[in-house]
Amino acid sequence: MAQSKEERILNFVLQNAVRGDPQSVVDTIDKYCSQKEWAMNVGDEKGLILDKILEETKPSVLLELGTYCGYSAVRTARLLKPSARLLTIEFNPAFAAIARQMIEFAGVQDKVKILEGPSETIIPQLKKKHEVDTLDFVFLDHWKDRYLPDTILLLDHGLLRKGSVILADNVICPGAPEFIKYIRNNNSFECTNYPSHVEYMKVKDAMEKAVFVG
Ligand SMILES: O=C(NCCCCc1cc2ccncc2s1)c1cc(-c2ccc(F)cc2)cc(O)c1O
Ligand SMILES: [Mg+2]
Repeated sequence: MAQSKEERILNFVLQNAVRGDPQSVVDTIDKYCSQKEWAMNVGDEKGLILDKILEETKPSVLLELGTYCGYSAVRTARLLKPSARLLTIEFNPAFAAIARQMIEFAGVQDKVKILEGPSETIIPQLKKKHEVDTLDFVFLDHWKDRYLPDTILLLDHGLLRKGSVILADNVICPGAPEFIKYIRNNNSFECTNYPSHVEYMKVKDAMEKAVFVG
């Protein structure tokens, strides 16, 4: 069976990165995806924005929507304190299988749990099935037209608290206009825009940070 792009990315990591070294996994994926095959990882430029916001927030309970190959899960987990936990939701089983192997190779499997399925099904289960009280940090990187409905789901299920940080990728390209319109006009959120570029490209993109102020 012909290999998928995601399998090629994983194999390149298994052959070129250092097992147990999350930074080397991140750098190796960036090297492959900037030189060989583009892929929708948050990437090195927007990754530095993610790093800075994580270091400022110091979250203990995190949710990521859109695992893909596990790049941002590994990038995030490498900065977390030992007791912190990242739940990451992926609906594509093939991507989830790649991400699982990527996360284990990087040695961050104790901090990361992949939840397979659509976000709209899993978010309502977080409290009872996944022992979440509230979320300190949410990274939105899945279907761009799900950013708004899933933010509203998080609110409706009492998963945000004063100070919860939502960070959204791709608010320019591919874009999440309904999410941006809502979140910037909602006084319960304090928003900051971080101009950047689409991963591995010169095309303009941005991340949006929205802090829930209750
Ligand atoms: O679509 C993107 N990302 C979402 C993939 C959707 C996967 C999902 C995960 C999940 C989990 C739970 N429930 C439902 C879902 S749906 C994406 C696309 C581009 C891009 C940029 C320029 C281009 F020319 C072409 C693509 C760049 C990016 O950084 C992206 O993140
Ligand atoms: Mg993205």
